[in-house]
Amino acid sequence: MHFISLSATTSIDFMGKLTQKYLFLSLIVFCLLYDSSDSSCSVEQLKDIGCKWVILGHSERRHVIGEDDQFIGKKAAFALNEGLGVIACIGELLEEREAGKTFDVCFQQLKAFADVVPSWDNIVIAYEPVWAIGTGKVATPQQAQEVHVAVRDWLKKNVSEEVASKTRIIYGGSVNGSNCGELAKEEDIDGFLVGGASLKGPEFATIVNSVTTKKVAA
Ligand SMILES: O=C(CO)COP(=O)(O)O
Repeated sequence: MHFISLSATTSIDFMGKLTQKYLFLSLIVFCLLYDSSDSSCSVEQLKDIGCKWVILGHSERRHVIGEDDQFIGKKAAFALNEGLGVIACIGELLEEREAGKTFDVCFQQLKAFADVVPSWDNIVIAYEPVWAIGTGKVATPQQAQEVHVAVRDWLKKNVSEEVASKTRIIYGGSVNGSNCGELAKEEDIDGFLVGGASLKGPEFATIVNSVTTKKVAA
């Protein structure tokens, strides 16, 4: 049985690297809740309700449910082969950051996807430092940008230059209406994966506009 877990998260991302002029904004709202519970449903059920994207490797699946890199990679390959897009989450725990292991952890999680996915066309990478998710403690723009650049560089060296430039890398973890503007200014932050703030209409609109404004200004 293959299960893809759903999240209540909302994702905003856009293409900027490929066509600087063309603005693409997508809003993905997943209908089922209980991200950290074991409520899962099959790919067939997801497609049946019109779902186009799944979030895989979210920290709650990794650290609460106990899914490992290889299992998450297999789910990603399965979802892609079934025609779903994948938001591939990576990110370090606080103790891993403090031990200077942020890049190692992210690259290892990334490799588990890269080893098995048939193509990168329908993958968005979400960098979500675990210590920033739902804590109100957002990564600084510099901290996030540093990891996003490293991820792009990893893709360049280990997958291809084309995939590195085309793949959208979005940031998640306590993004809100006040911090989105500075984060969105960073060159390699292509959008956001938003949890709590997506439930607040006007604030969510501010986050959407922060990415839109960035590219319009560019
Ligand atoms: O987990 C998240 C998105 O998947 C982020 O949640 P918050 O925006 O509430 O920190």
